[in-house]
Amino acid sequence: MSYHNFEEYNIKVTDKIRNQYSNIINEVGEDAAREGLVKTPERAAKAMQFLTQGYQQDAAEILKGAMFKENYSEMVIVKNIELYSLCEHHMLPFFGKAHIAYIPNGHIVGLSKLPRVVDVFARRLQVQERLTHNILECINNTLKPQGVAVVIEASHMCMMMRGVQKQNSVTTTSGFRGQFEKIETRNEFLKLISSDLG
Ligand SMILES: Nc1nc2c(ncn2[C@@H]2O[C@H](COP(=O)(O)OP(=O)(O)OP(=O)(O)O)[C@@H](O)[C@H]2O)c(=O)[nH]1
Ligand SMILES: [Zn+2]
Repeated sequence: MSYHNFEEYNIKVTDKIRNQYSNIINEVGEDAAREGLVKTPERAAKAMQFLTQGYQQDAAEILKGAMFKENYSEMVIVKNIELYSLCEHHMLPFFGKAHIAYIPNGHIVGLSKLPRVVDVFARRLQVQERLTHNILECINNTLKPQGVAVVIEASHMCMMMRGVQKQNSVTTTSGFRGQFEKIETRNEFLKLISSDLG
């Protein structure tokens, strides 16, 4: 299931979350009944369901849906995949880019499925480290490639808007399996994702 428009939202769940948002709005000193805010709890309820829809989705099934037999065994890289997630500590966004590479082992995967896998795991309450591993393990266990690599670079709103209030820090996480555990292969990947031609 994925949410494309508001009609697809579960009415019971939306109602429950809407009531909670109404309470939050009143508790922070606003008036949830004032004109500009009347529809806000419902919008926020739907936005929250959109941002956490990954719990209803199966990333392995998405990959399995587009695996093709092919003897190509060079590195395949999809880089600069934009991602938006919610940190599980503050439920504030963290956002940035994912870079994914794999070396096929008899099967290639439809390219669009890699960003789809990123979205399935990003649309949950996450820490950047687990998000990185979720993507890595899903590709490794489903596609069973000769190797897989995932790098995520992200900025965390909980470190920008509040707390330590650092606007320019970027957190990088990475994971490597199979051939990418070898330093030359890993370095080739890291070089390609940092070049404009990669
Ligand atoms: N490792 C990791 N930490 C994260 C991530 N997102 C947020 N955090 C951190 O989670 C930590 C929670 O620490 P706490 O001390 O319990 O929370 P806090 O008092 O709000 O901390 P401050 O953010 O330092 O004000 C903070 O250091 C956040 O920066 C993430 O994806 N990975
Ligand atoms: Zn946070």
